[in-house]
Amino acid sequence: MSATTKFRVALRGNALLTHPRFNKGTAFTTTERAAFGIIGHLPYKVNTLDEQCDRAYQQLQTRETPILKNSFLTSMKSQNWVLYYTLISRHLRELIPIIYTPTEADAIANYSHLFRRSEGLYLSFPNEETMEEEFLEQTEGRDIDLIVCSDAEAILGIGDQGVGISTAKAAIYTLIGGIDPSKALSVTLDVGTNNEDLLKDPLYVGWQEKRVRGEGYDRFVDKFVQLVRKYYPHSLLHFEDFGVTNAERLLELYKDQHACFNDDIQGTGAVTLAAVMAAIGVTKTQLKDQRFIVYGAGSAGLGITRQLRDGMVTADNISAEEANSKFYLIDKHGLIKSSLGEANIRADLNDFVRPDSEWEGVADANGEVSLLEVVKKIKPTVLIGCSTHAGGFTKEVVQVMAKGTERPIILPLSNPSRLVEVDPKDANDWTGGKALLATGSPFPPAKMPNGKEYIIAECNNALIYPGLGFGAMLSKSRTMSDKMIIAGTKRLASLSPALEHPDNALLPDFADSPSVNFEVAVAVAEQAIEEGLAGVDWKKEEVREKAKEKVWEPIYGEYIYDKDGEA
Ligand SMILES: NC(=O)C1=CN([C@@H]2O[C@H](COP(=O)(O)OP(=O)(O)OC[C@H]3O[C@@H](n4cnc5c(N)ncnc54)[C@H](O)[C@@H]3O)[C@@H](O)[C@H]2O)C=CC1
Ligand SMILES: CC(=O)C(=O)O
Ligand SMILES: [Mg+2]
Repeated sequence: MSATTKFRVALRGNALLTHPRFNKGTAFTTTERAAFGIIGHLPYKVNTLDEQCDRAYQQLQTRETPILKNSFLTSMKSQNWVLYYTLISRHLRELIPIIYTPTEADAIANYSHLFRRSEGLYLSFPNEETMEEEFLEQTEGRDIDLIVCSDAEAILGIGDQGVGISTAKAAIYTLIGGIDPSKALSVTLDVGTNNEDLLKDPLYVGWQEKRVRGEGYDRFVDKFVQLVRKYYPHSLLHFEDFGVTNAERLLELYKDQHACFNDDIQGTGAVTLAAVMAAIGVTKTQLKDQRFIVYGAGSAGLGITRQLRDGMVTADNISAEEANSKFYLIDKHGLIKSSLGEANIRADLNDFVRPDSEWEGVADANGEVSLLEVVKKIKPTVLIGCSTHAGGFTKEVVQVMAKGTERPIILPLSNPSRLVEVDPKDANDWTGGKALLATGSPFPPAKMPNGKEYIIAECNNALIYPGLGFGAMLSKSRTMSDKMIIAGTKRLASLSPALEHPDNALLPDFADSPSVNFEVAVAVAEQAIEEGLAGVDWKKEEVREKAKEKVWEPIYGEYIYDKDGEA
Protein backbone atom coordinates (compact mmCIF):
# COMPACT_ATOMS: atom_id res chain seq x y z
CA MET A 1 0.00 0.00 0.00
CA SER A 2 1.32 3.49 -0.77
CA ALA A 3 0.35 6.92 0.48
CA THR A 4 -1.71 7.43 -2.65
CA THR A 5 -3.62 4.16 -2.39
CA LYS A 6 -7.30 4.90 -2.72
CA PHE A 7 -9.94 2.95 -0.85
CA ARG A 8 -13.64 2.96 -1.57
CA VAL A 9 -15.17 2.74 1.88
CA ALA A 10 -18.85 2.26 2.75
CA LEU A 11 -18.65 3.10 6.47
CA ARG A 12 -19.78 6.47 7.83
CA GLY A 13 -19.77 8.31 11.13
CA ASN A 14 -19.03 6.23 14.22
CA ALA A 15 -18.90 3.01 12.23
CA LEU A 16 -15.82 4.38 10.45
CA LEU A 17 -14.22 5.84 13.57
CA THR A 18 -14.57 2.59 15.52
CA HIS A 19 -13.25 0.35 12.76
CA PRO A 20 -9.54 -0.28 13.51
CA ARG A 21 -8.71 -1.06 9.90
CA PHE A 22 -10.17 2.17 8.51
CA ASN A 23 -10.01 4.53 11.44
CA LYS A 24 -7.51 7.40 11.10
CA GLY A 25 -8.70 9.45 14.08
CA THR A 26 -7.50 13.03 13.81
CA ALA A 27 -5.66 12.19 10.58
CA PHE A 28 -8.87 12.17 8.52
CA THR A 29 -8.51 15.00 6.00
CA THR A 30 -11.11 17.75 5.78
CA THR A 31 -12.36 16.28 2.49
CA GLU A 32 -12.75 12.85 4.07
CA ARG A 33 -14.44 14.32 7.16
CA ALA A 34 -17.06 15.93 4.93
CA ALA A 35 -17.53 12.85 2.74
CA PHE A 36 -17.93 10.43 5.67
CA GLY A 37 -20.06 12.60 7.94
CA ILE A 38 -17.46 12.94 10.69
CA ILE A 39 -16.72 16.69 10.82
CA GLY A 40 -18.50 17.00 14.14
CA HIS A 41 -16.99 13.76 15.49
CA LEU A 42 -13.46 15.12 15.52
CA PRO A 43 -11.59 18.12 16.93
CA TYR A 44 -10.74 20.69 14.24
CA LYS A 45 -7.06 20.06 13.62
CA VAL A 46 -5.94 17.49 11.05
CA ASN A 47 -2.88 15.63 12.32
CA THR A 48 -0.22 13.79 10.39
CA LEU A 49 0.62 10.21 11.26
CA ASP A 50 3.93 11.49 12.64
CA GLU A 51 2.11 13.82 15.02
CA GLN A 52 -0.24 11.05 16.09
CA CYS A 53 2.76 8.81 16.74
CA ASP A 54 4.48 11.46 18.86
CA ARG A 55 1.34 11.92 20.92
CA ALA A 56 0.79 8.18 21.33
CA TYR A 57 4.42 7.64 22.33
CA GLN A 58 4.14 10.39 24.96
CA GLN A 59 0.97 8.79 26.30
CA LEU A 60 2.67 5.40 26.37
CA GLN A 61 5.54 6.81 28.43
CA THR A 62 3.12 7.87 31.16
CA ARG A 63 2.24 4.18 31.69
CA GLU A 64 4.90 3.20 34.17
CA THR A 65 4.95 -0.59 34.09
CA PRO A 66 5.35 -2.97 31.15
CA ILE A 67 1.89 -4.46 31.73
CA LEU A 68 0.26 -1.00 31.70
CA LYS A 69 2.07 -0.24 28.45
CA ASN A 70 0.87 -3.58 27.09
CA SER A 71 -2.76 -2.71 27.97
CA PHE A 72 -2.40 0.72 26.39
CA LEU A 73 -1.10 -0.79 23.16
CA THR A 74 -3.76 -3.50 23.13
CA SER A 75 -6.41 -0.78 23.31
CA MET A 76 -4.70 1.13 20.54
CA LYS A 77 -4.73 -1.96 18.34
CA SER A 78 -8.47 -2.17 18.70
CA GLN A 79 -8.79 1.49 17.67
CA ASN A 80 -6.37 2.16 14.83
CA TRP A 81 -4.15 -0.42 13.13
CA VAL A 82 -2.03 2.02 11.15
CA LEU A 83 -1.14 4.01 14.24
CA TYR A 84 -0.51 0.88 16.33
CA TYR A 85 1.80 -0.78 13.81
CA THR A 86 3.58 2.48 12.93
CA LEU A 87 4.25 3.31 16.55
CA ILE A 88 5.66 -0.12 17.34
CA SER A 89 7.68 -0.28 14.12
CA ARG A 90 9.34 2.98 15.07
CA HIS A 91 10.34 1.63 18.49
CA LEU A 92 10.69 -2.03 17.66
CA ARG A 93 13.41 -3.03 20.08
CA GLU A 94 11.72 -1.18 22.94
CA LEU A 95 8.17 -2.30 22.27
CA ILE A 96 8.41 -5.91 21.08
CA PRO A 97 9.13 -7.01 24.68
CA ILE A 98 5.96 -5.14 25.66
CA ILE A 99 3.59 -6.75 23.16
CA TYR A 100 5.39 -10.13 23.08
CA THR A 101 7.63 -12.03 25.49
CA PRO A 102 8.19 -11.30 28.35
CA THR A 103 5.27 -8.89 29.05
CA GLU A 104 2.69 -10.76 27.00
CA ALA A 105 3.08 -13.70 29.40
CA ASP A 106 1.76 -11.51 32.24
CA ALA A 107 -0.96 -10.10 30.00
CA ILE A 108 -2.16 -13.60 29.14
CA ALA A 109 -1.96 -14.80 32.73
CA ASN A 110 -4.23 -11.84 33.64
CA TYR A 111 -6.33 -11.99 30.50
CA SER A 112 -9.68 -12.19 32.26
CA HIS A 113 -8.87 -9.32 34.60
CA LEU A 114 -7.43 -7.04 31.95
CA PHE A 115 -10.15 -7.94 29.43
CA ARG A 116 -11.78 -4.98 27.71
CA ARG A 117 -12.53 -6.00 24.16
CA SER A 118 -12.63 -9.27 22.30
CA GLU A 119 -10.24 -9.82 19.42
CA GLY A 120 -10.31 -12.49 16.73
CA LEU A 121 -12.52 -15.54 16.69
CA TYR A 122 -13.44 -17.47 19.84
CA LEU A 123 -14.57 -21.02 19.18
CA SER A 124 -15.76 -22.51 22.44
CA PHE A 125 -16.43 -26.19 22.98
CA PRO A 126 -20.05 -25.80 24.18
CA ASN A 127 -20.84 -23.98 20.90
CA GLU A 128 -19.47 -26.74 18.71
CA GLU A 129 -22.78 -27.16 16.90
CA THR A 130 -22.74 -23.60 15.60
CA MET A 131 -19.02 -23.42 14.82
CA GLU A 132 -19.50 -22.97 11.09
CA GLU A 133 -21.92 -20.07 11.55
CA GLU A 134 -19.53 -18.33 13.93
CA PHE A 135 -16.63 -18.91 11.60
CA LEU A 136 -18.54 -17.44 8.67
CA GLU A 137 -19.89 -14.55 10.71
CA GLN A 138 -16.30 -13.37 11.25
CA THR A 139 -14.81 -14.32 7.92
CA GLU A 140 -17.46 -14.04 5.22
CA GLY A 141 -16.33 -11.82 2.38
CA ARG A 142 -12.81 -11.65 3.80
CA ASP A 143 -9.76 -12.75 1.92
CA ILE A 144 -7.81 -14.56 4.63
CA ASP A 145 -4.23 -15.73 4.09
CA LEU A 146 -3.26 -16.58 7.65
CA ILE A 147 -4.99 -18.27 10.56
CA VAL A 148 -3.18 -18.41 13.90
CA CYS A 149 -4.83 -20.74 16.40
CA SER A 150 -4.12 -21.85 19.93
CA ASP A 151 -5.87 -23.98 22.52
CA ALA A 152 -3.68 -22.21 25.11
CA GLU A 153 -2.62 -25.35 26.95
CA ALA A 154 1.12 -24.51 26.99
CA ILE A 155 1.41 -20.74 26.73
CA LEU A 156 5.09 -19.78 26.53
CA GLY A 157 6.46 -21.41 29.70
CA ILE A 158 3.52 -20.46 31.92
CA GLY A 159 1.35 -23.44 31.16
CA ASP A 160 -2.39 -23.74 30.75
CA GLN A 161 -4.07 -20.34 30.45
CA GLY A 162 -7.35 -21.32 28.81
CA VAL A 163 -7.33 -18.37 26.41
CA GLY A 164 -4.55 -16.21 24.92
CA ILE A 165 -1.44 -15.83 22.64
CA SER A 166 -2.81 -16.12 19.07
CA THR A 167 -3.49 -12.38 18.79
CA ALA A 168 0.07 -11.52 19.87
CA LYS A 169 1.57 -13.98 17.41
CA ALA A 170 -0.64 -12.59 14.63
CA ALA A 171 0.45 -9.03 15.44
CA ILE A 172 4.09 -10.13 15.12
CA TYR A 173 3.28 -11.51 11.65
CA THR A 174 2.18 -8.02 10.63
CA LEU A 175 4.93 -6.08 12.36
CA ILE A 176 7.84 -8.24 11.34
CA GLY A 177 6.51 -10.27 8.43
CA GLY A 178 4.50 -7.58 6.63
CA ILE A 179 1.25 -9.56 6.63
CA ASP A 180 -1.83 -7.41 6.02
CA PRO A 181 -3.71 -7.61 9.35
CA SER A 182 -7.04 -7.69 7.53
CA LYS A 183 -5.91 -10.98 5.96
CA ALA A 184 -5.05 -12.61 9.27
CA LEU A 185 -7.42 -14.27 11.70
CA SER A 186 -6.49 -15.27 15.23
CA VAL A 187 -8.51 -18.06 16.72
CA THR A 188 -8.96 -19.19 20.31
CA LEU A 189 -9.98 -22.82 20.54
CA ASP A 190 -11.49 -22.86 24.02
CA VAL A 191 -11.72 -26.48 25.14
CA GLY A 192 -11.61 -25.65 28.85
CA THR A 193 -8.68 -25.38 31.21
CA ASN A 194 -7.05 -27.47 33.90
CA ASN A 195 -5.62 -24.39 35.57
CA GLU A 196 -7.20 -24.54 39.02
CA ASP A 197 -6.84 -20.80 39.61
CA LEU A 198 -8.79 -20.03 36.46
CA LEU A 199 -11.41 -22.63 37.26
CA LYS A 200 -12.04 -20.84 40.57
CA ASP A 201 -11.78 -17.28 39.27
CA PRO A 202 -15.22 -15.61 39.11
CA LEU A 203 -13.92 -13.21 36.45
CA TYR A 204 -12.55 -15.91 34.14
CA VAL A 205 -13.91 -15.20 30.65
CA GLY A 206 -13.34 -18.62 29.05
CA TRP A 207 -15.37 -21.83 29.33
CA GLN A 208 -14.90 -22.72 33.00
CA GLU A 209 -14.67 -26.49 32.74
CA LYS A 210 -11.86 -29.04 32.74
CA ARG A 211 -10.09 -29.52 29.41
CA VAL A 212 -11.80 -31.79 26.94
CA ARG A 213 -9.55 -34.69 25.95
CA GLY A 214 -9.76 -37.61 23.57
CA GLU A 215 -12.48 -38.06 20.97
CA GLY A 216 -14.36 -34.85 21.83
CA TYR A 217 -11.19 -32.73 21.52
CA ASP A 218 -10.18 -34.34 18.24
CA ARG A 219 -13.67 -33.87 16.77
CA PHE A 220 -13.75 -30.20 17.80
CA VAL A 221 -10.30 -29.41 16.38
CA ASP A 222 -11.06 -31.37 13.23
CA LYS A 223 -14.26 -29.46 12.65
CA PHE A 224 -12.27 -26.24 12.83
CA VAL A 225 -9.49 -27.45 10.53
CA GLN A 226 -12.01 -28.67 7.96
CA LEU A 227 -13.66 -25.22 7.97
CA VAL A 228 -10.27 -23.66 7.30
CA ARG A 229 -9.69 -26.10 4.44
CA LYS A 230 -13.15 -25.54 3.00
CA TYR A 231 -13.23 -21.75 3.04
CA TYR A 232 -9.52 -20.84 2.90
CA PRO A 233 -7.75 -23.70 1.13
CA HIS A 234 -4.71 -21.53 0.34
CA SER A 235 -4.25 -20.11 3.82
CA LEU A 236 -1.46 -20.94 6.23
CA LEU A 237 -2.68 -22.53 9.45
CA HIS A 238 -0.32 -21.69 12.32
CA PHE A 239 -0.58 -23.72 15.54
CA GLU A 240 0.73 -22.04 18.70
CA ASP A 241 1.27 -23.24 22.25
CA PHE A 242 -0.74 -26.45 22.13
CA GLY A 243 0.08 -28.93 24.88
CA VAL A 244 2.77 -31.49 24.25
CA THR A 245 0.29 -34.35 23.87
CA ASN A 246 -1.45 -32.60 20.98
CA ALA A 247 1.12 -30.37 19.25
CA GLU A 248 3.07 -32.95 17.28
CA ARG A 249 0.03 -35.20 16.78
CA LEU A 250 -2.05 -32.45 15.16
CA LEU A 251 0.82 -31.36 12.95
CA GLU A 252 1.34 -34.92 11.72
CA LEU A 253 -2.39 -35.36 11.17
CA TYR A 254 -2.94 -32.23 9.11
CA LYS A 255 0.35 -31.32 7.46
CA ASP A 256 -0.45 -33.30 4.31
CA GLN A 257 -3.99 -31.92 4.09
CA HIS A 258 -3.21 -28.23 4.39
CA ALA A 259 -0.28 -25.80 4.74
CA CYS A 260 0.15 -26.22 8.52
CA PHE A 261 2.90 -24.93 10.72
CA ASN A 262 3.56 -25.58 14.39
CA ASP A 263 5.60 -22.65 15.62
CA ASP A 264 6.83 -24.22 18.85
CA ILE A 265 8.10 -27.28 17.00
CA GLN A 266 9.13 -25.97 13.59
CA GLY A 267 9.70 -22.25 14.22
CA THR A 268 11.77 -22.90 17.34
CA GLY A 269 13.68 -25.69 15.59
CA ALA A 270 14.49 -23.36 12.70
CA VAL A 271 15.68 -20.37 14.73
CA THR A 272 17.76 -22.61 17.00
CA LEU A 273 19.41 -24.34 14.04
CA ALA A 274 20.29 -20.89 12.68
CA ALA A 275 21.81 -19.89 16.05
CA VAL A 276 23.82 -23.12 16.25
CA MET A 277 25.01 -22.71 12.65
CA ALA A 278 26.25 -19.24 13.56
CA ALA A 279 27.95 -20.55 16.71
CA ILE A 280 29.78 -23.36 14.93
CA GLY A 281 30.92 -20.75 12.43
CA VAL A 282 32.70 -19.15 15.39
CA THR A 283 34.12 -22.44 16.69
CA LYS A 284 35.04 -23.49 13.15
CA THR A 285 33.48 -26.90 13.60
CA GLN A 286 30.69 -28.80 11.89
CA LEU A 287 27.28 -29.83 13.17
CA LYS A 288 28.36 -33.47 13.27
CA ASP A 289 31.23 -32.55 15.62
CA GLN A 290 28.80 -31.41 18.31
CA ARG A 291 27.39 -33.24 21.32
CA PHE A 292 24.00 -31.74 22.10
CA ILE A 293 22.08 -31.71 25.35
CA VAL A 294 18.47 -30.62 24.98
CA TYR A 295 17.05 -29.90 28.43
CA GLY A 296 13.22 -30.14 28.29
CA ALA A 297 11.89 -32.67 25.80
CA GLY A 298 8.51 -31.07 25.09
CA SER A 299 7.30 -29.50 21.85
CA ALA A 300 10.20 -27.08 21.55
CA GLY A 301 12.76 -29.71 22.61
CA LEU A 302 11.48 -32.16 20.02
CA GLY A 303 11.34 -29.53 17.27
CA ILE A 304 14.85 -28.28 18.04
CA THR A 305 16.31 -31.78 18.16
CA ARG A 306 14.72 -32.83 14.90
CA GLN A 307 15.67 -29.65 13.09
CA LEU A 308 19.29 -29.89 14.25
CA ARG A 309 19.35 -33.56 13.27
CA ASP A 310 17.91 -32.84 9.81
CA GLY A 311 20.26 -29.90 9.37
CA MET A 312 23.19 -32.16 10.23
CA VAL A 313 22.09 -34.90 7.82
CA THR A 314 21.81 -32.35 5.01
CA ALA A 315 24.89 -30.27 5.75
CA ASP A 316 27.32 -32.99 6.81
CA ASN A 317 26.04 -35.84 4.69
CA ILE A 318 25.73 -38.38 7.51
CA SER A 319 22.96 -40.91 8.19
CA ALA A 320 19.98 -40.02 10.36
CA GLU A 321 21.04 -42.77 12.82
CA GLU A 322 24.49 -41.31 13.22
CA ALA A 323 23.01 -37.82 13.61
CA ASN A 324 20.51 -39.07 16.23
CA SER A 325 23.38 -40.40 18.31
CA LYS A 326 24.68 -36.84 18.89
CA PHE A 327 21.67 -35.92 21.06
CA TYR A 328 21.02 -36.36 24.77
CA LEU A 329 17.52 -35.33 25.78
CA ILE A 330 16.67 -34.60 29.39
CA ASP A 331 13.22 -34.21 30.86
CA LYS A 332 11.64 -34.27 34.31
CA HIS A 333 12.94 -37.79 34.97
CA GLY A 334 16.45 -36.94 33.89
CA LEU A 335 18.10 -38.32 30.78
CA ILE A 336 15.69 -39.96 28.35
CA LYS A 337 16.99 -43.52 28.40
CA SER A 338 15.37 -46.84 27.71
CA SER A 339 14.61 -47.91 31.28
CA LEU A 340 12.29 -44.90 31.77
CA GLY A 341 9.80 -47.01 29.85
CA GLU A 342 6.95 -46.17 27.54
CA ALA A 343 4.97 -44.43 30.27
CA ASN A 344 7.63 -41.72 30.53
CA ILE A 345 8.82 -41.51 26.93
CA ARG A 346 6.52 -40.13 24.22
CA ALA A 347 6.62 -42.10 20.99
CA ASP A 348 7.88 -39.08 19.05
CA LEU A 349 11.10 -39.16 21.10
CA ASN A 350 11.93 -42.76 20.23
CA ASP A 351 14.77 -41.86 17.85
CA PHE A 352 16.62 -40.18 20.68
CA VAL A 353 16.36 -42.63 23.58
CA ARG A 354 19.77 -43.46 24.99
CA PRO A 355 20.59 -47.10 25.86
CA ASP A 356 20.86 -47.84 29.59
CA SER A 357 24.16 -49.64 29.03
CA GLU A 358 25.81 -46.22 28.45
CA TRP A 359 24.86 -45.07 31.95
CA GLU A 360 25.77 -47.93 34.24
CA GLY A 361 27.04 -46.63 37.56
CA VAL A 362 25.88 -43.08 36.81
CA ALA A 363 22.15 -43.25 37.56
CA ASP A 364 20.86 -42.24 41.02
CA ALA A 365 18.85 -44.44 43.41
CA ASN A 366 15.71 -43.89 41.28
CA GLY A 367 17.56 -44.93 38.15
CA GLU A 368 17.59 -41.32 36.88
CA VAL A 369 20.56 -39.47 35.39
CA SER A 370 20.75 -35.77 36.12
CA LEU A 371 21.82 -32.94 33.82
CA LEU A 372 25.07 -32.55 35.74
CA GLU A 373 25.95 -36.21 35.32
CA VAL A 374 25.23 -36.08 31.61
CA VAL A 375 27.37 -32.97 31.25
CA LYS A 376 30.22 -34.64 33.14
CA LYS A 377 30.08 -37.77 31.06
CA ILE A 378 29.51 -36.57 27.53
CA LYS A 379 31.24 -33.16 27.59
CA PRO A 380 28.57 -31.41 25.54
CA THR A 381 29.48 -28.66 23.12
CA VAL A 382 25.89 -27.36 22.92
CA LEU A 383 23.44 -27.02 25.82
CA ILE A 384 19.89 -25.97 24.98
CA GLY A 385 17.18 -25.17 27.53
CA CYS A 386 13.47 -25.41 26.75
CA SER A 387 12.33 -26.84 30.07
CA THR A 388 10.60 -23.91 31.83
CA HIS A 389 12.97 -24.78 34.72
CA ALA A 390 14.28 -21.42 35.88
CA GLY A 391 17.92 -21.71 36.93
CA GLY A 392 18.21 -25.31 35.70
CA PHE A 393 21.68 -24.58 34.30
CA THR A 394 23.50 -24.14 37.60
CA LYS A 395 26.96 -22.66 38.04
CA GLU A 396 28.35 -26.17 38.43
CA VAL A 397 26.67 -27.39 35.23
CA VAL A 398 27.96 -24.43 33.26
CA GLN A 399 31.47 -24.61 34.67
CA VAL A 400 31.79 -28.36 34.17
CA MET A 401 30.63 -27.85 30.59
CA ALA A 402 33.18 -25.07 30.08
CA LYS A 403 35.97 -27.41 31.23
CA GLY A 404 35.09 -29.88 28.50
CA THR A 405 34.88 -27.52 25.54
CA GLU A 406 36.68 -24.36 24.49
CA ARG A 407 33.60 -22.27 23.52
CA PRO A 408 30.46 -23.75 25.14
CA ILE A 409 27.34 -22.96 23.12
CA ILE A 410 24.60 -22.29 25.70
CA LEU A 411 21.07 -21.43 24.62
CA PRO A 412 18.65 -21.06 27.54
CA LEU A 413 15.47 -20.55 25.52
CA SER A 414 12.62 -20.77 28.03
CA ASN A 415 10.20 -17.83 28.12
CA PRO A 416 9.30 -15.51 29.67
CA SER A 417 12.61 -14.10 31.01
CA ARG A 418 11.97 -15.20 34.58
CA LEU A 419 11.97 -18.86 33.48
CA VAL A 420 15.35 -18.74 31.74
CA GLU A 421 17.55 -21.75 32.57
CA VAL A 422 20.47 -19.44 33.27
CA ASP A 423 20.83 -15.69 33.21
CA PRO A 424 23.18 -15.11 30.26
CA LYS A 425 25.18 -12.64 32.35
CA ASP A 426 25.96 -15.44 34.81
CA ALA A 427 26.78 -17.93 32.06
CA ASN A 428 29.14 -15.34 30.59
CA ASP A 429 30.82 -14.63 33.95
CA TRP A 430 31.09 -18.29 34.96
CA THR A 431 32.84 -19.18 31.70
CA GLY A 432 35.15 -16.17 31.61
CA GLY A 433 33.33 -14.81 28.57
CA LYS A 434 33.86 -17.99 26.55
CA ALA A 435 30.23 -19.05 26.25
CA LEU A 436 28.40 -18.36 22.99
CA LEU A 437 24.96 -17.36 24.16
CA ALA A 438 21.42 -16.76 22.97
CA THR A 439 18.17 -16.62 24.94
CA GLY A 440 14.44 -16.90 24.20
CA SER A 441 13.52 -13.48 25.63
CA PRO A 442 15.53 -10.25 25.45
CA PHE A 443 18.40 -9.78 27.92
CA PRO A 444 20.88 -6.92 28.32
CA PRO A 445 24.39 -7.38 26.91
CA ALA A 446 27.01 -9.17 29.02
CA LYS A 447 30.54 -7.87 29.62
CA MET A 448 33.44 -9.79 28.12
CA PRO A 449 36.73 -9.97 30.09
CA ASN A 450 38.23 -7.54 27.54
CA GLY A 451 35.58 -5.00 28.55
CA LYS A 452 33.62 -5.32 25.32
CA GLU A 453 29.89 -5.89 25.38
CA TYR A 454 28.63 -9.26 24.24
CA ILE A 455 25.16 -8.85 22.71
CA ILE A 456 22.88 -11.68 23.77
CA ALA A 457 21.06 -12.77 20.64
CA GLU A 458 17.35 -13.39 21.00
CA CYS A 459 16.82 -16.90 19.74
CA ASN A 460 13.06 -16.63 19.53
CA ASN A 461 10.93 -18.17 16.84
CA ALA A 462 9.59 -14.67 16.07
CA LEU A 463 12.89 -14.03 14.31
CA ILE A 464 11.89 -16.55 11.66
CA TYR A 465 8.24 -17.64 11.76
CA PRO A 466 6.84 -14.45 10.20
CA GLY A 467 9.21 -14.95 7.25
CA LEU A 468 8.51 -18.68 6.99
CA GLY A 469 4.78 -17.94 7.00
CA PHE A 470 5.01 -15.03 4.59
CA GLY A 471 7.07 -17.15 2.19
CA ALA A 472 4.49 -19.95 2.28
CA MET A 473 1.59 -17.51 1.81
CA LEU A 474 3.34 -15.58 -0.93
CA SER A 475 4.01 -18.71 -2.93
CA LYS A 476 0.55 -20.11 -2.11
CA SER A 477 2.29 -23.31 -1.19
CA ARG A 478 0.08 -26.33 -0.50
CA THR A 479 2.34 -27.35 2.34
CA MET A 480 5.17 -26.01 4.48
CA SER A 481 7.85 -28.50 3.48
CA ASP A 482 10.96 -29.35 5.49
CA LYS A 483 13.08 -27.99 2.65
CA MET A 484 11.23 -24.67 2.74
CA ILE A 485 12.00 -24.40 6.47
CA ILE A 486 15.66 -25.30 5.90
CA ALA A 487 15.91 -22.69 3.13
CA GLY A 488 14.57 -20.00 5.48
CA THR A 489 16.87 -21.17 8.25
CA LYS A 490 19.96 -21.03 6.07
CA ARG A 491 19.03 -17.53 4.94
CA LEU A 492 18.66 -16.44 8.56
CA ALA A 493 21.99 -18.04 9.50
CA SER A 494 23.66 -16.26 6.59
CA LEU A 495 22.63 -12.94 8.16
CA SER A 496 24.27 -13.68 11.51
CA PRO A 497 26.45 -10.80 12.79
CA ALA A 498 28.82 -13.47 14.20
CA LEU A 499 29.93 -14.21 10.65
CA GLU A 500 31.59 -10.79 10.61
CA HIS A 501 33.26 -11.06 14.00
CA PRO A 502 33.22 -13.93 16.53
CA ASP A 503 32.39 -11.54 19.39
CA ASN A 504 29.21 -10.38 17.67
CA ALA A 505 25.73 -11.65 18.48
CA LEU A 506 24.81 -15.06 17.09
CA LEU A 507 21.64 -13.79 15.43
CA PRO A 508 20.49 -10.50 13.92
CA ASP A 509 19.01 -7.91 16.23
CA PHE A 510 15.22 -7.77 16.59
CA ALA A 511 15.39 -4.16 15.42
CA ASP A 512 16.33 -5.64 12.03
CA SER A 513 13.75 -8.41 12.18
CA PRO A 514 11.51 -7.03 9.38
CA SER A 515 14.31 -7.06 6.79
CA VAL A 516 15.61 -10.38 8.12
CA ASN A 517 12.18 -11.97 7.82
CA PHE A 518 11.77 -10.53 4.36
CA GLU A 519 14.92 -12.39 3.34
CA VAL A 520 13.63 -15.56 4.99
CA ALA A 521 10.34 -15.21 3.10
CA VAL A 522 12.09 -14.82 -0.22
CA ALA A 523 14.18 -17.95 0.42
CA VAL A 524 11.10 -19.93 1.46
CA ALA A 525 9.04 -18.89 -1.57
CA GLU A 526 11.95 -19.61 -3.93
CA GLN A 527 12.24 -23.08 -2.43
CA ALA A 528 8.48 -23.69 -2.77
CA ILE A 529 8.73 -22.84 -6.47
CA GLU A 530 11.79 -25.06 -6.88
CA GLU A 531 10.00 -27.98 -5.25
CA GLY A 532 6.91 -27.51 -7.39
CA LEU A 533 4.75 -26.82 -4.33
CA ALA A 534 3.84 -23.23 -5.16
CA GLY A 535 0.40 -22.26 -6.36
CA VAL A 536 1.72 -19.31 -8.38
CA ASP A 537 3.01 -19.32 -11.92
CA TRP A 538 5.97 -17.00 -11.49
CA LYS A 539 9.64 -17.91 -11.59
CA LYS A 540 12.11 -17.90 -8.71
CA GLU A 541 13.71 -14.74 -10.08
CA GLU A 542 10.43 -12.86 -9.63
CA VAL A 543 9.95 -13.73 -5.96
CA ARG A 544 11.72 -10.71 -4.48
CA GLU A 545 9.67 -8.21 -6.49
CA LYS A 546 6.43 -10.06 -5.73
CA ALA A 547 7.31 -10.11 -2.04
CA LYS A 548 7.93 -6.35 -2.04
CA GLU A 549 4.55 -5.74 -3.62
CA LYS A 550 2.82 -7.93 -1.04
CA VAL A 551 4.36 -6.43 2.13
CA TRP A 552 1.73 -4.52 4.07
CA GLU A 553 2.88 -1.18 5.37
CA PRO A 554 1.05 0.91 7.95
CA ILE A 555 0.24 3.96 5.83
CA TYR A 556 -3.05 5.82 5.64
CA GLY A 557 -4.62 5.57 2.20
CA GLU A 558 -7.03 8.09 0.72
CA TYR A 559 -10.68 7.25 1.29
CA ILE A 560 -13.55 7.84 -1.08
CA TYR A 561 -17.08 7.29 0.10
CA ASP A 562 -18.87 4.57 -1.86
CA LYS A 563 -21.95 2.83 -0.51
CA ASP A 564 -20.84 -0.34 -2.33
CA GLY A 565 -17.25 -0.06 -1.08
CA GLU A 566 -15.43 -1.92 1.70
CA ALA A 567 -17.01 -2.17 5.10
N1 LIG B 1 12.75 -19.24 22.36
C1 LIG B 1 11.74 -19.67 21.67
O1 LIG B 1 11.54 -19.29 20.51
C2 LIG B 1 10.80 -20.65 22.27
C3 LIG B 1 10.85 -20.95 23.59
N2 LIG B 1 9.98 -21.85 24.11
C4 LIG B 1 10.03 -22.03 25.54
O2 LIG B 1 10.43 -23.34 25.85
C5 LIG B 1 9.77 -23.76 27.03
C6 LIG B 1 9.06 -25.07 26.73
O3 LIG B 1 8.05 -24.85 25.77
P1 LIG B 1 7.29 -26.09 25.12
O4 LIG B 1 8.26 -27.07 24.61
O5 LIG B 1 6.27 -25.53 24.22
O6 LIG B 1 6.59 -26.67 26.42
P2 LIG B 1 6.32 -28.19 26.76
O7 LIG B 1 5.44 -28.20 27.94
O8 LIG B 1 5.90 -28.92 25.53
O9 LIG B 1 7.76 -28.73 27.16
C7 LIG B 1 8.43 -28.50 28.36
C8 LIG B 1 9.17 -29.77 28.72
O10 LIG B 1 10.07 -29.50 29.77
C9 LIG B 1 9.98 -30.55 30.70
N3 LIG B 1 10.43 -30.11 32.01
C10 LIG B 1 9.73 -29.44 32.96
N4 LIG B 1 10.48 -29.26 34.04
C11 LIG B 1 11.68 -29.81 33.78
C12 LIG B 1 12.88 -29.97 34.51
N5 LIG B 1 12.98 -29.52 35.77
N6 LIG B 1 13.92 -30.60 33.93
C13 LIG B 1 13.82 -31.06 32.68
N7 LIG B 1 12.71 -30.98 31.93
C14 LIG B 1 11.65 -30.36 32.48
C15 LIG B 1 8.51 -30.95 30.68
O11 LIG B 1 8.30 -32.23 31.20
C16 LIG B 1 8.21 -30.86 29.18
O12 LIG B 1 8.49 -32.07 28.51
C17 LIG B 1 8.80 -22.63 27.41
O13 LIG B 1 9.38 -21.84 28.40
C18 LIG B 1 8.65 -21.84 26.15
O14 LIG B 1 8.41 -20.49 26.40
C19 LIG B 1 9.07 -22.53 23.35
C20 LIG B 1 8.96 -22.26 22.02
C21 LIG B 1 9.80 -21.25 21.40
C1 LIG C 1 8.29 -18.06 21.70
C2 LIG C 1 7.31 -19.12 21.87
O1 LIG C 1 6.66 -19.54 20.93
C3 LIG C 1 7.14 -19.71 23.17
O2 LIG C 1 7.87 -19.35 24.08
O3 LIG C 1 6.26 -20.56 23.29
MG1 LIG D 1 4.99 -20.69 21.53
